[in-house]
Amino acid sequence: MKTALTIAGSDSSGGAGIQADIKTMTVNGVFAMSAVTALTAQNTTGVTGIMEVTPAFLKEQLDSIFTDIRPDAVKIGMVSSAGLIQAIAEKLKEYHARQIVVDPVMVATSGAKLINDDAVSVLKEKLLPLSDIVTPNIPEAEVLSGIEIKTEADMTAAAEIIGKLYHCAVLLKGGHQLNDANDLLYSKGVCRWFYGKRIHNPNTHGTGCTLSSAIASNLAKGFSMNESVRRAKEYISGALSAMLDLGAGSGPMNHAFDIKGKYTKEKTENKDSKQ
Ligand SMILES: Nc1ncnc2c1ncn2[C@@H]1O[C@H](COP(=O)(O)OP(=O)(O)OP(=O)(O)O)[C@@H](O)[C@H]1O
Ligand SMILES: Cc1ncc(COP(=O)(O)O)c(N)n1
Repeated sequence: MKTALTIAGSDSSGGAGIQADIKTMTVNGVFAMSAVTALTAQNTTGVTGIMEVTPAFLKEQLDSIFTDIRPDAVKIGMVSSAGLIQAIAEKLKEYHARQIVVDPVMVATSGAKLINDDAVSVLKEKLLPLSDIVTPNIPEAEVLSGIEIKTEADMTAAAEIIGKLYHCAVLLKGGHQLNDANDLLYSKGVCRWFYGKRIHNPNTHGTGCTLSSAIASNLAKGFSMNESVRRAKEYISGALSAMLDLGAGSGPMNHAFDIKGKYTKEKTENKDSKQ
C-alpha cells in the first residue's frame, strides 16, 4: 500500500487540518500518517486557541515516521512559526522526502490567522524551494508573488512568478474569490486551467486542506501532477456535492461520500443532528 504523511495542525472540529487530511488520504486509498504541528481549539465558527508543539518534538515525530514507514508523498498544511518550518525543512532534506505538497495556510475560512508574520519569510526561503507543488488561494498567492490578483490574467502572472521563484508547480485556487471553482496549474513552464462546477454549498471549512491531501495521495499512488490535480478536483467536488450540513458556521464536507461499505451502510437515528 502506498503511504502519505501530513504535517499539519489538528482541527478539533474535524473538518480541516490533520483530521481532514487523514480522512482524505484514507478515502483516496493510501495509508495516512501524521506529524502534528499544533493543536487548535476550533469549530465551524472560529478558532479560540492554538497550542504549538516545540520544533524538537516535531522533529522527533518526523524521525519516528521516516526511520520506519517511508511516506510516498508528504503534505504540509498549517505551520504557524518560523522554528517549526525550519524543523520541517531540515528533516525533509535529511530524509530526502519526495512528492512534497505545500498548502501555504495563512488564514482560516473563519478568519483566524494561522501563521505568524515572521514565519512567512521562512516558508518562502526554506520550505517552498523543497516543494513539488504549492497550492495557494488568491490572498496567499498575493503574498507569495508580491502582485495584486484581480483578474484571471493576474492569476496566470502570479502562478508563473511563484513557480519560477521556487522551482515548483503552482495550483492557484480561484475558489471563493475570483471565478467559480476554476483553478490554474502552472507546471514545467505551462499553465493549464482546471474548470470546476461551482457547488452551492456554504460549508467549505477545510477545502484547501482536503484538496492538497488528495493531490498528495494521488502523487503517492504514482499519478502525474496533472492527473493528480484532476483527480483531487473530482474528489473535492464529490465531497462538496454531498451537502453535509453540520455546525453553526461554515461546516465541514463529507469526506466519506463515496464509501458504501458494510460499516457505513446502516443509517443511525440521531434526532439531534441535522443530517
Ligand atoms: N463552492 C465550490 N464549488 C466547487 N469547488 C469549490 C468550491 N469552493 C471551493 N472549491 C474548490 O475547492 C478547492 C479549495 O479551494 P479554496 O479556495 O476553498 O481553498 P482555500 O481558500 O485554501 O481553502 P480553505 O477554505 O481551506 O482555506 C479548489 O479546488 C476550489 O476550486
Ligand atoms: C488546523 C487547521 N489547518 C488548516 C485550516 C484551514 O482550513 P480552513 O480555511 O478551511 O478553515 C484550519 N482551519 N485549521
